[in-house]
Amino acid sequence: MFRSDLLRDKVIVITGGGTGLGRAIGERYLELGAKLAIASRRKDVLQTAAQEMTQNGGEVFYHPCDVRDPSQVTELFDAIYAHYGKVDILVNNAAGNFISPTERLSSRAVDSVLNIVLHGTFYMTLELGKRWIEEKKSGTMLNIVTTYAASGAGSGFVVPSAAAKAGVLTLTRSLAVEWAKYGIRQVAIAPGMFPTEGAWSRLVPSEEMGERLLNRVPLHRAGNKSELANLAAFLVSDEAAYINGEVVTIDGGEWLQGAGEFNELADLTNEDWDQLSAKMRSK
Ligand SMILES: CCCCCCC/C=C/C(=O)SCCNC(=O)CCNC(=O)[C@H](O)C(C)(C)COP(=O)(O)OP(=O)(O)OC[C@H]1O[C@@H](n2cnc3c(N)ncnc32)[C@H](O)[C@@H]1OP(=O)(O)O
Ligand SMILES: NC(=O)C1=CN([C@@H]2O[C@H](COP(=O)(O)OP(=O)(O)OC[C@H]3O[C@@H](n4cnc5c(N)ncnc54)[C@H](OP(=O)(O)O)[C@@H]3O)[C@@H](O)[C@H]2O)C=CC1
Repeated sequence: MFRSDLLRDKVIVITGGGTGLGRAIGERYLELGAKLAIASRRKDVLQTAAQEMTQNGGEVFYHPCDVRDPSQVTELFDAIYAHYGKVDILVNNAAGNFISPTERLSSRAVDSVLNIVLHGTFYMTLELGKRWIEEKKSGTMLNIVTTYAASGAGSGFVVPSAAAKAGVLTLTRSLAVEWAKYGIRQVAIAPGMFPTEGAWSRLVPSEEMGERLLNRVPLHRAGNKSELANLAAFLVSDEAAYINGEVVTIDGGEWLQGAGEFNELADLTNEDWDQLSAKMRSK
């Protein structure tokens, strides 16, 4: 699909790059010639991922970091600069989320999600942005948000995530304008359903719920990680150099399904339509 050197020698930092979608994006970047730095809280997860991801070659540097802590974020970039000497691209992928009626949340539960998603993304962005501006270096930042942020609708039962991801999207758009003069580009992806252990264990706790969610997708399937990874490769590449401040939704049409007043009529059979049509015409 892409030139095999699309990301050659680009140093790309991915938060949450040891699991799920972050790992899938990283694996694609490696195939396209990038050098990776992955960061998250669990060192053992990062170490195993780095080993497995480099089985066919390539370089993956890993460094534990809790993005909620600005001093750990500074240490992370110090370590990456010491290792690679530069960063070209940042993927803010780390997140926290779980379903719950909002009235059951404690303030610590709210903070746990807001601090990872909104504060963590902001700290990563700010630390690297300052470095790039000081170095007079251009670069690209990709933020992974959600369809309920991109649509502007938000979502019940994941309200801290909805509020935080909306903030991340606003960060993306605001800095796309403010930092364009420094050659810093901002883009975002809003994924729909992409089954991962991290997301499914916290958001889709039963098979029945999974079925129900899948039925909402007009394409009647979940996304493949490779589909998301290819989009993430294009958006950070020089081929997308004129895309700035945009969010690309990749969800099989799911959010539109909920938005169109009559879309649920897709459930009607031909026989249902025959009856309805006859009834309407008889009036
Ligand atoms: C379904 C199809 C897809 C639709 C789109 C979905 C869009 C978004 C998807 C995602 O973001 S998927 C990413 C999912 N991955 C993760 O969340 C990974 C990281 N998550 C975590 O580490 C935890 O889940 C965490 C709770 C977010 C943070 O962990 P931490 O160790 O910092 O916190 P804890 O000390 O465990 O808990 C803090 C606080 O929160 C309360 N809490 C935890 N879980 C729940 C829960 N399920 N319900 C209610 N409250 C919860 C916990 O009790 C603590 O509060 P206090 O008891 O101390 O008051
Ligand atoms: N899967 C899906 O269907 C969808 C996913 N998304 C988004 O995609 C992204 C990836 O999600 P997914 O792969 O499914 O889930 P995962 O749970 O696999 O990914 C979350 C990652 O974030 C890391 N992380 C969590 N907290 C912190 C922290 N405080 N500091 C650093 N790293 C942290 C975790 O690692 P560790 O625990 O080691 O810190 C983990 O690697 C997220 O932004 C999510 O919101 C959006 C829409 C749908």
